[in-house]
Amino acid sequence: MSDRIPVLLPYPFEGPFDYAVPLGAVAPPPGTLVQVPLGRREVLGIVWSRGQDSGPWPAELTTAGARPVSHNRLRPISAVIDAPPMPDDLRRFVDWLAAYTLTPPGLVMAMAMRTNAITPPPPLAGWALAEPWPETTRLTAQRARVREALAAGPLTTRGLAEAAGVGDGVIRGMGQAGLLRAVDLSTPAFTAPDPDHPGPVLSSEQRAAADELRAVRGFGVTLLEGVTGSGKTEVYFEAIAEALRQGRQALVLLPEIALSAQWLERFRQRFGVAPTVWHSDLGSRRRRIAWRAVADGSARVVVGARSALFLPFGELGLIVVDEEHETAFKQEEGVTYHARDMAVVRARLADIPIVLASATPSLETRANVEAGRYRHLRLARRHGGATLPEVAAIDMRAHPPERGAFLSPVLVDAVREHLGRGEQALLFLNRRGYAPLTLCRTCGHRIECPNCTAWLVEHRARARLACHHCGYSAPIPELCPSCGAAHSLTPIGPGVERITDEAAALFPQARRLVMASDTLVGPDAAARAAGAIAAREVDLVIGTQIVAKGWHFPHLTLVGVVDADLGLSGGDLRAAERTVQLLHQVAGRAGRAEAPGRVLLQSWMPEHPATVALVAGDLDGFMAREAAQRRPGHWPPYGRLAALIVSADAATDADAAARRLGQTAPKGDGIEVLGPAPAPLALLRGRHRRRLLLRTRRDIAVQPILRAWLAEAAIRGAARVDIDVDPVSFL
Ligand SMILES: Nc1ncnc2c1ncn2[C@@H]1O[C@H](COP(=O)(O)OP(=O)(O)OP(=O)(O)O)[C@@H](O)[C@H]1O
Ligand SMILES: [Zn+2]
Repeated sequence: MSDRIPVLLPYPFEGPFDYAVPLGAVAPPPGTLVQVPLGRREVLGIVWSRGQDSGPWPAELTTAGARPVSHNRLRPISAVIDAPPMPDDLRRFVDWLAAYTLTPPGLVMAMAMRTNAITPPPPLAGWALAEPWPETTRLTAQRARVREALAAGPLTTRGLAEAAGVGDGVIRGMGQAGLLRAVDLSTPAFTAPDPDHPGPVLSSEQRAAADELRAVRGFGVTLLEGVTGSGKTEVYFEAIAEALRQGRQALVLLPEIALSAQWLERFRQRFGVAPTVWHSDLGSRRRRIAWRAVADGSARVVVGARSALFLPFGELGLIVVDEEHETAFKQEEGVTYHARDMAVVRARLADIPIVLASATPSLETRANVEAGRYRHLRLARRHGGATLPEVAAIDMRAHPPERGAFLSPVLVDAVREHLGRGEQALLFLNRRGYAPLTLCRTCGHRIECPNCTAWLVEHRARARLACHHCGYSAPIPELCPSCGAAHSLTPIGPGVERITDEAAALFPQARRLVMASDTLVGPDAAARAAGAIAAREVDLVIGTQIVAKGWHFPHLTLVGVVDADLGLSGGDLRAAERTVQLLHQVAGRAGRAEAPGRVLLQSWMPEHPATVALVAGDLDGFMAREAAQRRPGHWPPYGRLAALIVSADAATDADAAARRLGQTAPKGDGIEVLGPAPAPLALLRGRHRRRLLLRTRRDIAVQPILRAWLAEAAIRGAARVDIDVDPVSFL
């Protein structure tokens, strides 16, 4: 009967459930939000469809549906909800992602449904920047902060006062001066970005790349590779402008939206208004407004974190993934998916172009270029005649730091020299806190997390030891917890906090700023820090990986990498690749304007190929060697990989389940199972973890194999198996 319709519910069922259309009613079309009975409850769901295009994947991977229910037991749909329907290509994307990641489709759909967006928000008074913004106006520091705070979109008076750190009077004053306009925040106040707003004039190299990007019609992936500071953003802005002229929407994915203040400002300069921002920390009101504006088409350009992939675009015409190599695009919790890869899928399902931008493209993307699947555009020069920084290694064996210190005299001299010239310097160490390990000098005890296989990290400013995996923290003990010795606990190794102390002693005159995710909490703090550096209110920046993120600081000329070896060891497949990418990105912060930049890498093993490649600026050569290492063993991207993480409260349960998976492991030509073995984090948040890896040849899909395997192993009870297709982290 045709009035039996599938409804997908936001729960971990295998597929949609069937419901009946009430007598005399018209069957709601696929995508409609409906309310249906489930057991004794009423729940919301979305009318789904069956037998959809499964892309290159076997049909059994699609959500074929739940067990059939005989027609006389079908329960009717309770109500049709008046809300924007879920577009067809988004529903197909949900199915595709669910099948690829082996996730129940309802859980993927839940990310797209956003039930909190269903009812329109009540009216609310707020402020937005005047448009057009009078560029000539000179602002007081307070007013400048207000402007910055509004760069991402309108705020209430209270929200604005908090974000900018000003009193209400400053805001009212700006309103009276015509710098701010009053808006109703309950209705989407999105002004369409103007593709023909006068933006920067592109160089001929940039222009050529932009022209090629603009010419792409229909599905097509382009890698936009450009050296750091080459103006990749300005180039893909032209592709966005083209999409806008075609009457389409555009989506830009950034790895960390909280660190994108400069990006937002540049968007505003190019298009005259701010884009619509989307990320998981948006307040519920902003989230609701943004979601509805995307659905009704008033939001034309969305910039967001990976979850923006699930927004209900009706007219999506372009996707850009900036810093495509970033591992932050991989969601590790809940539904595990790689937003870059899934963005390509979404673009294919919508038949639109997608741009992947990076100065350090991933091996995955490079392999796709080589295989002819992706186009490749290159920007070889920095914008405005700036040159690439000169990179050198400091051999720490020859130039060791003083006892108890971590900065080599060579680096110290360089910092002094650059600061002396009135330029800025950056000390980079990708480690938060004061010291990564606390050791007892009497008994050798190392203080570990009670819940994880990990050392506790000392955070001296907070006087605590903390676990960076589970969040456990405790005061720094007076006595060794193992032998009871007093004055025996010693911090081993540096974190940024310790480097900051060392720098304070060495360069007491320098105005210092620490940039780490736990010292700069939230987008406003990061934006203020970036503003302070750009305004030369800071001489020396000490930071973790957040300083590597696309910042443009024209007066920064020296980058000192405190530990270039960090990250190179360890069994991770991509350890070397990731380290080279990160350090190259950090190095790329130096010398982006007139004054030339210099990068010094402190290393105890400067002969390591990663360090050699960084010094030589030979990323291509390094990646070619990585490729040569991975190809023979069918490691990604030359083969497929899935991780199975078995976890249980009791080690014996985890072992039993892991053994069972080992016994039932699939066999066959081009199929290999590694493990079971204890996961590197054998204990995480109190759960014992074991790991197996399934590796197949590239032409063999892992999903059907995994399904059959899990069905046969039938792990139940105390142990849980989490599947991670295309794992990025090997912890
Ligand atoms: N044609 C142009 N006219 C004016 N300014 C430009 C132009 N192209 C680039 N810029 C400026 O140069 C700086 C570097 O550009 P951008 O940040 O896009 O480089 P990038 O390639 O993304 O670098 P990275 O990979 O290091 O993030 C920015 O401040 C940008 O506004
Ligand atoms: Zn822990």
